[in-house]
Amino acid sequence: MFTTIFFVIIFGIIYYARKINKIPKETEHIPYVSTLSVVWAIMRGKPHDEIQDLIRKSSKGHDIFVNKLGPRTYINILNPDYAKDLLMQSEDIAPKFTYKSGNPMREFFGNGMIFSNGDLWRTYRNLANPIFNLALSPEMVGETIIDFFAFMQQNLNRPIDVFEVSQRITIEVLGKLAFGYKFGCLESEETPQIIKAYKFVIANVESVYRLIFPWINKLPTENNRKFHEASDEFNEFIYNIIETKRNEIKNNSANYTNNGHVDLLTSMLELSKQEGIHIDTKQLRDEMATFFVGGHDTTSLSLSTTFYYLAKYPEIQEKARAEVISILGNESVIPTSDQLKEMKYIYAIIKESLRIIPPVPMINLRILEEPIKIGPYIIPKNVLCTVNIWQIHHDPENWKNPKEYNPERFLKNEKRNPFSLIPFSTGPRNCIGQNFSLMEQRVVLSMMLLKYNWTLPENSINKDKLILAPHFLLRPVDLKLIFTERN
Ligand code: HEM
Repeated sequence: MFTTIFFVIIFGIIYYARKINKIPKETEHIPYVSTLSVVWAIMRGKPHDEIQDLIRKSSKGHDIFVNKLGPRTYINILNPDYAKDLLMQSEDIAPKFTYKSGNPMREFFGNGMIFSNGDLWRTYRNLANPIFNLALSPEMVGETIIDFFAFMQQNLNRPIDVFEVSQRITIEVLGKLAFGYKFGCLESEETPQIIKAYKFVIANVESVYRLIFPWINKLPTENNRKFHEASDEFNEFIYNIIETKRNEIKNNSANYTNNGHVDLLTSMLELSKQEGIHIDTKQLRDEMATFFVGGHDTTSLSLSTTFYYLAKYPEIQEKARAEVISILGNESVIPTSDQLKEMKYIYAIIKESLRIIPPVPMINLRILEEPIKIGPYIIPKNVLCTVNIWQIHHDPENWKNPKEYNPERFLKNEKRNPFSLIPFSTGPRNCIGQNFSLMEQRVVLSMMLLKYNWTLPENSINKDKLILAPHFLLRPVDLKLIFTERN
């Protein structure tokens, strides 16, 4: 009896494993690649570049392949033309995949713009667009950097965590842009309580284990209790800001803090009022939570990448500083939009940082509503597709010595595929904050170059290469730099 039950269970498991691992007939014409070794490397916490090297090795030269994870079939795109074929599709044909309720991503971002689809997405993207279409003023970012200089007085001449301080800058800038709010990250060393709560929440939301096994979130553990408390605190903070803004609009006292421009939240509320669009408070919370993450965590990584490479290669730092001095002079000033446009080498540095370490290395999953053609392949309906931006940015066909940090490649008229550099994605679901982030990075970098020199400490664990933790959004591991004031 026992033996029979044992064999029935074993056969059941084998039958189920074969069934879920079977490649659907409609995708049999696309090369199949097993990514089990990649999943295993992610679960063991291997650095992100090693995971990407493993993806390249496992793909055996295929720039599009199918893989299976559980019952789902995935199409992975590693080639710029195929990326274009997917990303330029209309939003209705290749919408974003929606995570099930209970998944930490779904719980945190809700129906915010990054995961919503259809009319909901269109309505809120249109409401947010005007702020991002304005000529965004460098003044607002520059004022934050002046506050940052004061903060740095206590942090000079010793190793400091450059990602942590970059986050302080980008959180303050985002606060002004999104809500007209000052978090106080640059007022003292102590991290404001709301930012501590946010960091705890996001670390759990993007945990690989929680994404793969969402039931972990339901266990009655101490960590989960703290996670729910911190989420409530974060949500309450956002709801309070929404309430304040609604009242300001009702009383005609909207706070025009952003250099005469209104903040994103006020603008969305005012525009919806003018156009008679009902804005649901929960939906607004989801949008603001999305902007909070999208608006600062990505830019702080990109800034950290730039600080790192300029410390590693002092000759690039010197050349960049010389360009800034030739445009702004030697005194610490906030650059104007026209002066930013003149900074060609600074722009090349920022593009090279976004190429070598794209802060969003993989596009969020799309689920096809109808079959589409990607390169020579017909991809059937209901299949999940993703684009690997990192692989496209490291493709030797478009990038000579892709692992080498070389801003000069953007100053030569090298011919390359126009879709070979897509840190902000492309097509209808591209990054709404792209121009804002590029402006912000140019202001921060030019002002920092005028004020400081910076170097890598002798014993840095990042001496040879920048180590990145394998999260949903990339993060440097223990990246410390020493800043000294220029005379
Ligand atoms: C270096 C900085 C940034 C990078 C590399 C970046 C990258 C991206 C990428 C790749 C996407 C597409 C994601 C996907 O389809 O899966 C995206 C979307 C988005 N980003 Fe950014 N982003 C940056 C800065 C910002 C900023 C500053 C904001 C807002 C202030 C922002 C807000 C958003 C939003 C709301 C979306 C969703 C757009 C939609 O689906 O319509 N991002 N970003």
